[in-house]
Amino acid sequence: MSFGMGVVENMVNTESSKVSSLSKKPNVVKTKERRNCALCVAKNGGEIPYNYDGNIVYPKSLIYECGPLCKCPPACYLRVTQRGIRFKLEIFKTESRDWGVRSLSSIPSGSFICEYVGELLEDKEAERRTGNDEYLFDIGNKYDNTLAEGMSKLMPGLEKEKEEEDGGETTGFTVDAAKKGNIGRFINHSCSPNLYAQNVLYDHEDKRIPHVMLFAMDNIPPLQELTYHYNYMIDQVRDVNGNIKKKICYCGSSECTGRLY
Ligand SMILES: C[S@@+](CC[C@H](N)C(=O)[O-])C[C@H]1O[C@@H](n2cnc3c(N)ncnc32)[C@H](O)[C@@H]1O
Repeated sequence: MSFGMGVVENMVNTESSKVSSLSKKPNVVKTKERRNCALCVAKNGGEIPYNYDGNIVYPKSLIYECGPLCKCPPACYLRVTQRGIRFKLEIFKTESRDWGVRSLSSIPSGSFICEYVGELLEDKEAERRTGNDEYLFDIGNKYDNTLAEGMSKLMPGLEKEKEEEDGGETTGFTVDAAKKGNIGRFINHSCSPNLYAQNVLYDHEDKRIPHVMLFAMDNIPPLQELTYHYNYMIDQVRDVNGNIKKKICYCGSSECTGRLY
């Protein structure tokens, strides 16, 4: 399903015309509303990446949602992840991976699950936390390539987007959920995951520090563990002494590669 510019115009117009027919006077702000939403749609390549149920239909390297400067209502189709968690999620004890997360109800494919929340660190600081790296999530530009490649593997048919030049920008960022976080910190890795991580911007414009939003990539039945692919590179994770660290993967998938890193 495709959403063009016209759909957004209609969507905002529908809201505006209701108000307009009640107030019976021109509304300058409404024109601005339309323009703002159209700008947000343009930033997404002219499409709304979500359907009317708020499920993602166009995974992208980066999704722009409407933000605080847009005058559209909270129900705008370009405000999904910022509305927060919709499903009743449960933290449960797994057999071999300590705590994990599952949903009490079924989840339709493309649904937003939760954000990976934590302390925002520059990579240099994250590297200093080498001995305590269980909850680190590498984000931003450096992550985009891996994300896009991962998504195209997981979602055949997804067009790889043209990467934007970032003018040699090298600062990378990491989210550390070790001390501060939400339920996202308990979601385990699987080699056959049912979630994937999507970069989203809505409350600022800095592409180096997008929100990391987890979405369902399948219809997920109730009580099935929620997992995403951590995308570690094998033999690239090192301890404080520079030695290669190895961690066995216990995801239990028939496609398991045997190691997390
Ligand atoms: C972000 S935490 C996930 C939640 C964690 N299970 C807990 O109880 O807090 C990541 C850590 O969970 C464990 N883990 C996650 N997925 C795993 C897997 N497939 N196999 C083995 N350990 C896993 C590893 O220790 C990993 O460093």
